[in-house]
Parts: sequence; structure tokens; C-alpha cells
Amino acid sequence: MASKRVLTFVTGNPRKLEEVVAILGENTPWKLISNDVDLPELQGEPDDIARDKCQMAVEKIKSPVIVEDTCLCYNALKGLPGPYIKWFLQKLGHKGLNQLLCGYEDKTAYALCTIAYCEGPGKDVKLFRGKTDGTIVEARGPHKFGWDPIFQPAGFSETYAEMETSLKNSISHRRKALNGLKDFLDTTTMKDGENASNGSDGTDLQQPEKRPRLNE
Ligand SMILES: O=c1nc[nH]c2c1ncn2[C@H]1C[C@H](O)[C@@H](COP(=O)(O)OP(=O)(O)OP(=O)(O)O)O1
Ligand SMILES: [Mg+2]
Repeated sequence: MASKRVLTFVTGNPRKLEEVVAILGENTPWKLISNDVDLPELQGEPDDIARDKCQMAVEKIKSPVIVEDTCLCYNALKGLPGPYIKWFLQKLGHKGLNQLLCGYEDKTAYALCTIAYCEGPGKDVKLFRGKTDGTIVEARGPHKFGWDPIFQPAGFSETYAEMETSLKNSISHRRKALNGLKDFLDTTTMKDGENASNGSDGTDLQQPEKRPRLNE
């Protein structure tokens, strides 16, 4: 089999990394490596945030990269906290994230993942989006990853946190966005065999347990 092409996932979040590795599985023609270079994030719409972050990432890495931006959007709040969920979660916790909806009947929300891919400096950025609808509930399940305990996907009685990882990974916002990326990469890899893996200097994504664990 031809050597794998290197794709760098620029993220500071080891949980995201674990999920991306698990979802992509072994049968990808890409060798994923991670780089946790901390990039500033634009304020604004998810597409613009992901595109801008990807452009900064590719200027640093100078080879194919992906970045990923995750939003938690409350329908009653017209999509907020959206891309600001990280800071809302940090300041308010799960309880506060529930209390934000106190005055509203509508507790529905959606998780949105936007993956941005760029092949190299100066190249176009491609976006892949995945959305999973659900409801904001009082925290249930282990507090391992961000807002997982307060998000109950539509059609399920468990929160993301209560689910087996494999179930979350089969229905998640991240899975849906990665499906789009996978389809795209499968086609480009078939067209183009350059940039084969040469044992890069990044962290191998196959070993995320070596990375620090963050409870976010
Ligand atoms: O599936 C998820 N289930 C629960 N929580 C999640 C999930 N995915 C991201 N999250 C959290 C992490 C962060 O608090 C916020 C997104 O912010 P976001 O900027 O995309 O992530 P980040 O700054 O942690 O990592 P990165 O370096 O890739 O930007 O929602
Ligand atoms: Mg971030």
C-alpha cells in the first residue's frame, strides 16, 4: 500500500483529538499528527472562525492541516452561546448553562462542528459542517468532556456523557463533519499521491493518552 499522507490537526483539546482519531479509524489513507499550537480565535460566525483559524494554522505548519471549531447553540437564544460556549462553560459551569434558559420554554439546542481543511499556504480553505440536535438538561453522566453532561441528543434518553463513546461518535456533530472531510480526502488522495508521510516531528495522534488530560 502507498505511504500515508500527513494531515496535521491543530488543536489544544486532547478530547477532540481522541474523538477524531476514533472516528477516522485505521482505514484512512492519511496519517494524522497533532499540533497544539495555540492560535487566537476570531469573534463572529462559526464559518469565519474556522476559516481564519485554518489560515493561521497552515501558515505555521506549511502542509495540509485541519482545525475544528465546536459551538453549542441554544435555539431560544438565537444560536448563542455558539462559538463562545468555551468561555460560558468556564465561567458558568453546567448549572449556569442550564440557568441561562430559565426564562424560556424552549430548551432545545444544537451542537455544531465546523472542520476547516487547507492543503498548504495560499490554498483555498474547505469547510465541513456537522450538526446534532438535542436538548439542554441538568448534568447527567461523567464530567469528562466539556458540556457533554448537559446535552441530550434528540431521539435518545441519555446525554452525550452517559453514552458509550462509540455511540456518541456514531451520531455526534463531530462525526457528521468528519464524514464530509473523509469523503473529500478520499477523492483528493486518489488524485494525488505526493506529500507522503516521512515520520513527521508532530505528536502522533494514535497516542493521545500521552497528552495532558484537560477536563473540558
Ligand atoms: O463534543 C463535545 N462535547 C462536549 N464539549 C465539547 C465538545 N467539543 C468541544 N467541546 C467544548 C470544548 C470547548 O470548551 C468548547 C469548544 O471550543 P473550541 O474553541 O472549539 O475548542 P477548544 O478551544 O477546546 O479546542 P481548539 O484548540 O481545537 O480550539 O466546547
Ligand atoms: Mg478553541
